[in-house]
Amino acid sequence: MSHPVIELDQVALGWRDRVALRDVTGQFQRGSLTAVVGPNGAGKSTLIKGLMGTLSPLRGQIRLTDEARSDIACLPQVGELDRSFPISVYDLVAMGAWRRVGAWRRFRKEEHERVLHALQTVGLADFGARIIGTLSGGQLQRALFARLLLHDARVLLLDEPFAAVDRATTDDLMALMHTWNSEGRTVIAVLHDLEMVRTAFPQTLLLAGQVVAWGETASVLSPENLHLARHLCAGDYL
Ligand SMILES: Nc1ncnc2c1ncn2[C@@H]1O[C@H](COP(=O)(O)OP(=O)(O)OP(=O)(O)O)[C@@H](O)[C@H]1O
Repeated sequence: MSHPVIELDQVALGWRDRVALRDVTGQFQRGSLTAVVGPNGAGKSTLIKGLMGTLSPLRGQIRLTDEARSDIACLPQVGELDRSFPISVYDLVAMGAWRRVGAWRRFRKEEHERVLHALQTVGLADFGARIIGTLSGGQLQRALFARLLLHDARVLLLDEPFAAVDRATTDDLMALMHTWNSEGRTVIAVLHDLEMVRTAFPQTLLLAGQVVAWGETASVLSPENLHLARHLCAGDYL
């Protein structure tokens, strides 16, 4: 049975009059684990921004169920963060609790314990007082995962969660992502490592300025589809 949490109907996304992604139609099912892949400039981050609602469609419609609309969280690309902002790792992670705590209410003991637990889960138990600008790329990525743990959202969007992260950290964070999925959460992750996608992601959406293929990973990542995606992104596909 089909239980879509997000539906796209002929969606075009872009900036001003420039279309980055066009004619996207399809559904993300509740509890699914989907990789979004494609060459550089294919529109993967653009799609994530559209799903988060930070970018409005130029055309078409993105429909989220009430559950998804009120309970969605995103792990942004590390490059989009201002690492010079003088905030501690503890505070970065605690920001994940914002929805429950609100801006001005006191941070209760129970939320404090959640932050400590999240830091421990991602292997940063001793890093709470560190300023984020002093973290390595992999440590910062772990801190962002800890913030997602605090969010406790039903729909999770992750934009290149393993960029510049070593094997051990990737394995730890991948395990966390699988735990979220086994809890029935919907996980959508932008990835570049196709071997990882083949082994760990049942569903894949292959983009190249448009949808090349969307469905079971094994059939989506066929040599023909990958060739077509490269071809579309190499030319002027707009
Ligand atoms: N803020 C912006 N303003 C104008 N154009 C943008 C903006 N952000 C992205 N683009 C353009 O939209 C297109 C898609 O970019 P996007 O970042 O979604 O690609 P991507 O698939 O995530 O690529 P990568 O693998 O390199 O991260 C590109 O041509 C890019 O130059």
